[in-house]
This record gives sequence, structure tokens and C-alpha cells, in this order.
Amino acid sequence: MSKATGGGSRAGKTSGRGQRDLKVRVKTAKGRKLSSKLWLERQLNDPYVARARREGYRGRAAYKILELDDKYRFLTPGARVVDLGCAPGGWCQVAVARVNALGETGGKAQGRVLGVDLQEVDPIAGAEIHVLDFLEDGADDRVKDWLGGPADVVMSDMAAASSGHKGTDHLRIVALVEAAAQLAFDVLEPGGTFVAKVLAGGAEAEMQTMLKQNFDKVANVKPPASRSDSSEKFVVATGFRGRRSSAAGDGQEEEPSDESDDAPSP
Ligand SMILES: C[S@@+](CC[C@H](N)C(=O)[O-])C[C@H]1O[C@@H](n2cnc3c(N)ncnc32)[C@H](O)[C@@H]1O
Repeated sequence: MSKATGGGSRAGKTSGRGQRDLKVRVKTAKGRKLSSKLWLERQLNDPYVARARREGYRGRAAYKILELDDKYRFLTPGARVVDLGCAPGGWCQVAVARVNALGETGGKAQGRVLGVDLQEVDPIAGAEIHVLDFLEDGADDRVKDWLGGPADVVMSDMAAASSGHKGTDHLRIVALVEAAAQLAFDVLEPGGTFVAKVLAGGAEAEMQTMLKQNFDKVANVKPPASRSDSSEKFVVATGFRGRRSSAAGDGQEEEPSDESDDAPSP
């Protein structure tokens, strides 16, 4: 398998769709559930899965962050990145390649990638990875300690295992996004970027309002690599306005600011 080097370059933006024409069908073997058969069939026929294997990424999720970054350009050389829910490591691989790529002056930049996940992750050169339940008490303080300073990007692909109930799954992912956003408000440098996976549904409205109060732009995007039959999408909030309004929306604004009129009313 070749090494994942494509992340350092912003060239080659083909979605990969249509690269395989022959559909592989999986027989229902004894003991294999229909859901496993369908999952296997989907994996075998997914051009992104094949491409990830070819290009040395740990999973097809790598293409989601590649596509988002190709559009919004937040994984810049030298950037300090926090990757929440990083297992098995595709986003980290992309981040390491891009934040350590050649800078505009031609010099090699020294970025930083800190990943956390509930699960163990095989080491990735250039990334610091910790096992952590980000919803447990004090988790954000532990991340801040590991980080030891501000970050330029906080990204979250965290997703709880599916409960089979759409509403429950949605609420769980909103809780994960809110926790990730709180960390972003605490550690991002002004101008920083927050990227998070969300599921389409009603309960996210409050979170979107909170993001709009704290970032110059908030976009909701479904990158081509995100499966069309999945309700996942990504929120990309750019231009963090700084900590002054980080608690806006919960009635505990930290300090008054002349610019607070810019924020939309809750
Ligand atoms: C879709 S996967 C992430 C894929 C990853 N971005 C990549 O490119 O390899 C979602 C991850 O979120 C993690 N996760 C879910 N809840 C979490 C939590 N409370 N704390 C930390 N990680 C969590 C899961 O363990 C899982 O590995």
C-alpha cells in the first residue's frame, strides 16, 4: 500500500465516483446477517473505500476533510489542529500532511495535530493521539493541558454508535458537537476554524445560532465523499471572533464588546 501523501497537495480533487463500474455482490453466507451483507457490499462497491486503500488512508472519511479543506482552506501550513473522534486516523493523516506542507515562502512549516478518541489509534507520525471520552467530566481540560496553548482549528468527526433510533442519534451527535464547540470557544485563536459533523434535524438550531454569534461565517456542507443516503453534514465555522462572546447565548457573556452588535440576536 502506498503512503498517504495526497493530503499535502490540493491537486487531484476528483470525487472518485464512477471509478468502478462492476458491482460486487456478496452472498448471504450462513451466520452472516443481512445488515452485514449489505454493509460489506457497500464497502466493496464504494470508490472512496478503494481509493483510500490505494492512497494509504485509514478510511474513506479522509476524503471528507480533504474536500472540506480544499473548499475552506483551514489546514494551512503551521496550523495547530485538534481532531476530536479521530479513530482510525484518516483526518489526522490529512491534517499532518497539510499543516506540515511547504509554506508560501517555500519553507517547511511545523504544524501540530492533536487527536483524541474513545478508541486506541495506531500511531500516526506527526500526530499526538490520546484515548479519551470527550464527554466525560474534565475532558476539555485534559485536551487543553495536552495542547498547552491555543489552536487554529478544532475539528470533530465524533459520532456515537448508532442506536437505531434517528431522534436519539441526532440528540447524541448534537451533544458531541456542543462539547466540541465549547472547546473551540476556549482554545481557538481569533480567526480560527471549527469543523464538526452534524446530522440533519431540528435540535441543532440553537447550536447554529451560537456558532453564528462567535464566527464570521457558518456554512453547512455535504462534501461529495459523504454518502448521499446518510443524513450527516458538516458545519464549517470560519473567522472565530475571539473569546469575548464565547458564552453568548447562555446569558453569561464574558465581557461587553463594542462589536457585539454584529452578532445576530439569539
Ligand atoms: C466516524 S469516526 C471518525 C473517523 C475519523 N475522522 C477518521 O478520519 O478516521 C467517529 C469516531 O468518533 C469517536 N467518538 C464517539 N464518541 C466519542 C467520545 N465521546 N469521545 C471521543 N471520541 C468519540 C468514535 O470512537 C469514532 O472513532
